[in-house]
Amino acid sequence: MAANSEALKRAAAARALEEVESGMRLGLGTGSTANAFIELLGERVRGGLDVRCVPTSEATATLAGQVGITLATLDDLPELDLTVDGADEIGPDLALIKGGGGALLREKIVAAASGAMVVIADNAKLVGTLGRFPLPIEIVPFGAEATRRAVLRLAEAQGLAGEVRLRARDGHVFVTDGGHFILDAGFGAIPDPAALACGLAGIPGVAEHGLFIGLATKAIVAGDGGVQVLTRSANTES
Ligand SMILES: O=C(CO)[C@H](O)[C@H](O)COP(=O)(O)O
Repeated sequence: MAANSEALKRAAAARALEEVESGMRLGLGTGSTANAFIELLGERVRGGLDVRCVPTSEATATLAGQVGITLATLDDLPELDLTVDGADEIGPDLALIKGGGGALLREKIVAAASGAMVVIADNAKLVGTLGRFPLPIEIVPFGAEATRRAVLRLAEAQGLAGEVRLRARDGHVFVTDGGHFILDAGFGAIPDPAALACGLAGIPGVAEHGLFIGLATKAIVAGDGGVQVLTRSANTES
């Protein structure tokens, strides 16, 4: 099963490589599926493909450097042609939940600076309604508990319920590359992601949330039956 999942991630990553042209400025996502893309891209770069890439995390920067990809900062390249990234869930109209790997803030900044965002995933990530995966919310450490309670109040006001937990790893609070904490909000089904996104954006202390709405332009999803390419309907605002 796990081996199959790896093969599916690689199949989606390989199809995404077809979107890349020489001379492009690329955003590189974070996570195991993005890593599959980075490794394949590295092979092409070593073969002569000319791209300049902005990583969305320190982990991605390390891997990209190891496979020979030329890196730049978003300040060097403030406008990108294409970002390729994974997701934790892909819902209707390519609304996403991201941040399982804790890189959502940089991922969203990079995606928003890109002309296109291609999401790559295996088909286990496709959902009819977002929310099975706990929603990551990146928060400023100062006043973390007050921010957590504000998130709970917002959820209640929107008819959502569930635990909102401070993410920990190995007995320590998880700290993002930007020095923030992550709340994982297990609300279950999120019927109105746009309303929740809007509410979260209004809470002081929330640095960013993992709802990516109107950012992904295409999803490349691999399943046992092959690779499907989904595009966002034209009426979804970016
Ligand atoms: O949002 C992310 C990191 O912040 C990842 O894209 C997401 O967690 C998917 O990871 P994976 O490809 O390992 O399943």
